[in-house]
Amino acid sequence: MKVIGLTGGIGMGKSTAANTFRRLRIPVFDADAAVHELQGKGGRAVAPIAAAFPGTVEGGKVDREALRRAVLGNAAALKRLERIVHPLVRDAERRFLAAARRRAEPLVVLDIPLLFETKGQGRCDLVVVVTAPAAVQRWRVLRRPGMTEERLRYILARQTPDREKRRRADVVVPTGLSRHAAQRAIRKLVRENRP
Ligand SMILES: CC(C)(COP(=O)(O)OP(=O)(O)OC[C@H]1O[C@@H](n2cnc3c(N)ncnc32)[C@H](O)[C@@H]1O)[C@@H](O)C(=O)NCCC(=O)NCCS
Ligand SMILES: Nc1ncnc2c1ncn2[C@@H]1O[C@H](COP(=O)(O)OP(=O)(O)OP(=O)(O)O)[C@@H](O)[C@H]1O
Repeated sequence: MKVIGLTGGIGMGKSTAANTFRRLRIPVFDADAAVHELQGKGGRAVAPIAAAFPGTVEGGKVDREALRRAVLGNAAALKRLERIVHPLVRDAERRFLAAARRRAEPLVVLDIPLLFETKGQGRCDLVVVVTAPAAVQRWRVLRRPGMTEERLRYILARQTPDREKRRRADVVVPTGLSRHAAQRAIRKLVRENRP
């Protein structure tokens, strides 16, 4: 089974690329969705987060807005949160890979925003980085409700820079040109890697 790692900075087009893979019937592990599940009702991260960040759990699930406020601008707090969440995401990823192997899937995708930051590239046979010019990225992200210049700056400062990601990629998929160009690049990739 071949494992493709899919990553890219905020707003670069990971989710859109992941959907293109899904349409080609490639199973995709979505690390962000895993975090949401872990922090949702009955999720395994709820109790440890309640203990580490008092006041951020409400009605049995994490209030992400409150948690964001608790870690925003506080590097030590963010580290503490990552030490709770990342091992649990890793666990969910392992289960996803095991299930895919049992089904004898030839190709799977791990959609992980922090792939390089968490040294996940070693678990992938091929790393795909989605990218767009910085101005396009800014425009896409600042359109989102609740996003501010300050939040964006803070997030970007915590992510491996785009040019470094591109340098470390096996395949770079540009998403700033057109949807069609990005989809074509992904279809080609699947053709070349699915037996
Ligand atoms: C801090 C939290 C509660 C904020 O939630 P919120 O819904 O407001 O934002 P969201 O998760 O959509 O993140 C917004 C952007 O910040 C980026 N981001 C989130 N966490 C991190 C991080 N630890 N380091 C760098 N960038 C991050 C995301 O990739 C995304 O582009 C949430 O991001 C969280 O629980 N983060 C810790 C877990 C983590 O590392 N997640 C990253 C993906 S595995
Ligand atoms: N190839 C493309 N061509 C044009 N627009 C695109 C393309 N890919 C993504 N977009 C647009 O860019 C925006 C961000 O895309 P997407 O949500 O896929 O990014 P993301 O990397 O998953 O973001 P985040 O890091 O915040 O989770 C969306 O509005 C999407 O419609």
